[in-house]
Order: sequence, then structure tokens, then C-alpha cells
Amino acid sequence: MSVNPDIQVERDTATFRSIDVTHMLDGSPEATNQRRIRQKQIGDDPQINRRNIIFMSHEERYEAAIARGLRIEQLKAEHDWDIMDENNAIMWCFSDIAMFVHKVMFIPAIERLGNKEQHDKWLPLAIDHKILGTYAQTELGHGTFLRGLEMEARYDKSTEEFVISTPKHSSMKWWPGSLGHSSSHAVLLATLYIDDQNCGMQPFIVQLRDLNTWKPLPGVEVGGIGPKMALATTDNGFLVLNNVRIPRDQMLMKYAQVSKDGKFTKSGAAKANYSTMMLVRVGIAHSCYFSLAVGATIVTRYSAVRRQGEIKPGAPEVKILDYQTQQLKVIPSIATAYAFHFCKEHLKWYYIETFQQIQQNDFSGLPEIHCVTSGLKAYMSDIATAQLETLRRACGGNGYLLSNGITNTYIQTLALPTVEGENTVLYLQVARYLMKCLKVAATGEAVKGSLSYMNEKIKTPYTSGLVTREDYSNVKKLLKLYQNMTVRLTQKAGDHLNKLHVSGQPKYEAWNNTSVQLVNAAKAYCQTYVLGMNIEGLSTQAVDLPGDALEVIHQLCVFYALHGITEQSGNFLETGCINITELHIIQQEAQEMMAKIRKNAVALVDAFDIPDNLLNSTLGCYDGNAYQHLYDSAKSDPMNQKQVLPAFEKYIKPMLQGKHTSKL
Ligand SMILES: CC/C=C\C/C=C\C/C=C\C/C=C\C/C=C\C/C=C\CCCCC(=O)SCCNC(=O)CCNC(=O)[C@H](O)C(C)(C)COP(=O)(O)OP(=O)(O)OC[C@H]1O[C@@H](n2cnc3c(N)ncnc32)[C@H](O)[C@@H]1OP(=O)(O)O
Ligand SMILES: Cc1cc2nc3c(=O)[nH]c(=O)nc-3n(C[C@H](O)[C@H](O)[C@H](O)COP(=O)(O)OP(=O)(O)OC[C@H]3O[C@@H](n4cnc5c(N)ncnc54)[C@H](O)[C@@H]3O)c2cc1C
Repeated sequence: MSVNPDIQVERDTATFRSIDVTHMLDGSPEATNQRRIRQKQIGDDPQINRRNIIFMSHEERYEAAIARGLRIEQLKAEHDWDIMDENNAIMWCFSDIAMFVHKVMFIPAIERLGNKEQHDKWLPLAIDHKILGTYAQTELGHGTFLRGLEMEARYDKSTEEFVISTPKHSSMKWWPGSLGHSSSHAVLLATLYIDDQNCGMQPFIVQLRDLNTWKPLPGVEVGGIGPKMALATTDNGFLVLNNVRIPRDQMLMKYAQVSKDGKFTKSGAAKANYSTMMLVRVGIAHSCYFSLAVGATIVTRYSAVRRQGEIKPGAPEVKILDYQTQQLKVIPSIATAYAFHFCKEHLKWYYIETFQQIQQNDFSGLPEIHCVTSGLKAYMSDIATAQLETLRRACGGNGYLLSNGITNTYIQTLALPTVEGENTVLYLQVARYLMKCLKVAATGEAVKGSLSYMNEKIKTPYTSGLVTREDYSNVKKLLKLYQNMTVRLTQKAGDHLNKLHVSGQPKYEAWNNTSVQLVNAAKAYCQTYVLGMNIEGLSTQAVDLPGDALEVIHQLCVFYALHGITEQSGNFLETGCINITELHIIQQEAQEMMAKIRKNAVALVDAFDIPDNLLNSTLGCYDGNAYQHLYDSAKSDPMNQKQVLPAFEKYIKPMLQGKHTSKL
């Protein structure tokens, strides 16, 4: 099929070469080649490819998802993939791999929470798929408030075993992925009791199913929790344990130990047992970038080939991408995807470095990385889901079809604001850190790390520093506005908290009565962090780009900063970080920048370099022949393989013949 001329012209008139930017996103031309080889291995594989998924039943999809997980293992061995290759393959198919939680939570939990002997025993079994596991933490009654977990593990000194039980409905495990039908084992988080003394939430390895028959073991009641909005193949489950006994060495004992005679000891940081969640929060930030890059690619290409209506009366119908309002739906998502790319790269290295320190029992970096990973997981998933919905609607009626590729991406991404810590709750964790840093700054001590900008006192009366027109495209000046806005919102929340406390409210009550302001400050901190990483990316990752490409990536960053101010203008105005005249100039600059970026919109999404067989979209194929692909997809629907369906003889015909009132 030839390329649609409407999309070809976009590529021909772009001011830079997409491939240069692709190399930047991958890290180097060699890395691009390597990724392409890997993506071809997964995209071309009939067991991994998900082209027909939208026409499958739940059970067919589940089976295909298990086969896909297995196939990824085979490809990994055949082609000698490293961990990042594997992560990328998982990322591309995460909503359709039944053993996803085994990979991204069960194994990492054993690695992080087990001691040397436990690693030696369990990791080879898990890595070789001799056992399949889940991460069973959430209960019917408690998901967020982990100190409230009610499943009990009581130590029995006489037999050196833990006895695990579910005392009431609210204490059953509820939600763990792959628990329903696909796990033989679980890393199960339960409250440990020794001689009736509560020793807090601890991790245990519990076998759930017989490895030969796959039947639940005695005392284990397990099943699926029912159909969900998406992620149909991650069979989320429930689990009731009736006095199930496990040996003492099946409590994962890296950070807390129980001796044979029942002595409880702790080592490491207080929240060390929460460390698996941090890794997945980093994974979710990656996933938000991928989802947004997919969405932006599909909708930008579709908007460049769909013509409808006219701008100049009587002139030929225009591409919908030429409507300014359509640009406002599409261009922010491109700019955000690029900002998220820089941010997730930073986060990856930050996490790896801090994790290495933690491995050497240096926990000093934990509070800051907990704040950053919690905040970015929340912020990036909030923004990604909001923008994906805008993008989906920007496809008009075809935005409601499953074959468009964006709907599935959207509904699976919708899980991310909830899983791994509900977003509001995570913003409140960020706010705790903001309040601590505020206290440090107030004492005159230097605040370190991502909030070091708090050290600079904001002068009153304050000026924004935006003097010349050039200042409005100076990303460092714009970043300063964001930092000031964050500090002021933090101060405001802090002042409110103190005021309530001084007026007699206990601290916990004052906290709850300030939580709206606290979440607002936390979001501002996250937004500022993402912009900061985008700007850092310009001078690190983008610096070797040819001038024309660098200019476009710079424009995107400027637009990201300006557009963010227009979206949050209330916060900027209220804190006095800009005035109304400055806001008007910012709005105008943002619009002008958007028009410049429009020229390169298709080339910018091409640079994400997502092959058609992974994009899985009728609307967003590289060749721009959306109508042909829509038609082909409709024709391949199994319901269209018969001209007359059985329902005709059964119901429609009797109705046409007036027999519909008799009993069916
Ligand atoms: C290098 C990696 C690079 C790339 C990775 C790439 C790819 C990976 C491949 C694939 C992964 C891909 C994608 C993922 C995509 C999709 C994922 C889809 C599904 C995933 C499955 C989802 C699984 C789950 O949902 S599991 C269940 C998760 N549950 C939660 O998250 C519970 C949330 N609740 C909590 O975390 C806590 O209850 C709480 C933090 C809210 C409160 O806890 P608690 O009550 O105990 O706290 P407090 O006593 O109030 O104390 C708070 C103090 O504790 C500190 N704290 C809290 N948490 C931590 C932590 N994790 N680390 C450090 N410190 C922590 C906090 O700072 C407070 O300290 P303070 O000094 O007292 O203020
Ligand atoms: C698709 C999916 C997959 C999952 N996979 C797993 C898994 O593999 N393993 C596992 O263990 N769990 C899993 N979960 C569970 C998930 O981690 C929890 O649902 C999540 O952490 C939220 O907890 P919750 O359901 O208790 O929400 P709740 O805490 O009940 O949240 C409900 C509302 O209460 C608010 N709220 C709660 N506490 C506070 C507070 N302190 N302050 C202010 N507001 C508050 C929240 O903001 C939210 O608006 C999964 C969930 C989903 C949807």
C-alpha cells in the first residue's frame, strides 16, 4: 500500500530528521539498531503480536497471554536478551502477559526482601519458572493503609512454623495480579504476631497450589475477583487462608528476623519492607511515557490524514490537525511525552544508584527517593490518563473503536493512578517530605536534593524576572517561576497547618484539614520536577543533536513550560509568581509556539519509532492509510464472516413475523 500523500507531505516539510531524535531517545544510533532488532523479534512473532486481540473472548485472551509470557522467555534465551530488553518486551505487552506480576513483583520482592539463603533457594525456582508467583499485599479491607493489614501470621515456637489465617472477610487478599488462576506461590504480606505481640507487616512465601495438579492446597481458597475495565489477562484474585502452616524460613528475613525461639529482630530502615513498591512506581513512570508516546503517535498521524470541514469558506477541506483547537489536544501530549522521556531516564538512573546504596545498607537516600518515586508515579499517571482521554476524543467517533489502538492503551493506563499506591495518598507522602524540608529551611539549614531551591528565599515584593520577550522562551527563567510557585504553595500549606495547630487542633486533625493545600503543593513539586528533568535532558541527552533537531526539542520544552503555566494559571497568579499581564503574554507565546511545533508534529511522533506491529492501531499506521485499515479491521471481525447470524433465526425472524409476543 502506498503512503498517504497527506502524511508524506508532513514528513517532507519537517525541519529536522526524525532519525536523529530517535537516536537521542535511544541513547545512540547503535542503541536504536539494537532496539529495532529486539522490537522486530517481538513484533513479528505471531504468539506475541496482539493484532487480533480485540476479537478474542476473555478465556482465549488469557490463554494467549500465558503463551505470550512463555514466548518472551524463549526469545530471551534464543537471542540472549539483557534485563532492559526483557523489561521493554514486558512493557510493550504488559496488559496481555498473564505472568506479569511474577516478573515485576514476585521475583523483585524475593530479591529485595530475602536473605542470602532465601535467594539461593527461591530465585532459581522463580527465574526458571519452576514456580509462578504473585505479590499478595492488598486485602478487601485495606490496600492503602498497610499498618491495617489483617491477615495474620502467628509464630508457633513448638513447631517453628508460622500459622497464617484470614480471621474475617475484610482480611482476605483481594486484587493481587495473577492470583486468581496463574500462581503457585505468593509473596504474601501479613501482620506478624509473636506471643500476641504485633510485629508489623512482614513478607512470607506461601505455596498456594499443587505444582502437578494446580489444585489449591489444603486450607487455601483462591479464585478470580471478576471482570475489570481492562487488564483482563492479569487474573486479579482473592485468597482466604485457613490456618495454613509454613516453615520459619519462609518469612523473608532480610530486614526482620524471627529466631527459632521466637525472638524478633529488625535491621535496615523502618520502611525497608516497602521497597518492592518503589521499583514498580519507577516502572509505572516508564509505562506512562510509553502510553503517551503511543497515544500521541496514533492521534497525530490520524489528525494529519483526516480531512473534515473548511477553515477558509469554499476552500478544500482541511486536515483536522490544522484546527488550532485540535492542535491544543495533540501538541501538549507530544511535548509531555518528550518531557516524560527525559524524566523517566533520569528516574531510572536515580533509582539504580540509590538501590545500590541501599544494598550496602546506606539508607540515607531513602526519604528523598520515596518522595520522588511516589510523586512522579502519581503525577505522571494523572497526566498520562488525562491526556490519553483527550487524545481519544480527538479522534471523534473512531476514538470509540477498539481497533484504534488508543482505547486499549487508555483503559489499561487507567489502572496506574490506583495501583501501587492511590495517587492522592502518594501526593500526601510527597507533602510530608515538603513539610520536613520547609522546617529545615526555616531553621536556616541547607535543604539538599530536589528541593534545594527552597534555600533561596523568595523576595517580597517579588518580580518574575520576565522582562524581555526572549525571557518568555528562556526555560531556566520559566523553571524559576515553577520553583517559586512550589515554594510558595508549600509555605502556604505549612502556614495553614501551623495556624490550625496553634488554634488548638491536634496535628493529625490540622493535617487532614490542610490536605487539599498539601496535595496542591505536592502536585506543583512534581510538575516542577518534570520540567527540571526536561531542561536537564536538553543539556545532556539532546546536546549532541544537529542544530535543527535541537531547536525543535528546545521548542517543545518551552511549550511544555508555557502551556503548564496556562493550565495552572490559578496557582501562579495566586502565589504572585506572575501577574495578569505576564499571563496574557505567556498564553500568546504558548499559542505561537504551538503553531511552530505543528509543522513538525508528525516528524516528532515518527521519532518515537514505534513499529506498526506494536502500535496495533488502524488509525495511526505509519503509511497514514487509516481508512483502509479501519475497513480491513472491520472486515476481519469474526461476526462479519457470516452474512446472517444465528440470532436471526432465533429471535429476529420470529419478531418480524409477529411471533415475538409468544414465549421465547
Ligand atoms: C530500574 C528500573 C527501570 C525501569 C523499570 C522498567 C520496567 C519495569 C518493567 C515493567 C514494570 C512495568 C510497568 C508497571 C506498569 C504497570 C503496573 C501494573 C500493575 C502493577 C501491579 C500493581 C501491584 C500493586 O498495586 S501492589 C500493592 C501496592 N500497594 C501500595 O502501594 C500501598 C500504598 N500504601 C503505602 O505505601 C503506605 O501505606 C503508605 C506509604 C501510604 C503509608 O504507610 P504507613 O502507614 O506504614 O506509613 P506511616 O507510618 O504513616 O509512615 C510514613 C513514613 O514512612 C515513609 N515511607 C513510606 N513508604 C516508604 C517507602 N516505600 N520507602 C521509604 N519510606 C517510606 C514515609 O516517608 C514516612 O516517613 P516519615 O519520616 O515518617 O515522614
Ligand atoms: C488493576 C489492579 C491491579 C492490582 N494489583 C495488585 C497486586 O498485584 N497486588 C496487590 O497487593 N494489590 C494490587 N492492587 C491493589 C492496589 O494496590 C490498591 O487497590 C491500591 O493500593 C489502592 O488501595 P485501596 O484499594 O485500598 O484504595 P482506598 O485506600 O480504599 O482508596 C479509596 C479512596 O480513599 C482515599 N484515601 C484512602 N486513604 C487515604 C488517606 N490516608 N488520606 C486521604 N485519602 C485517602 C483515596 O485517595 C481514594 O480516593 C491492584 C489494584 C488494581 C486496580
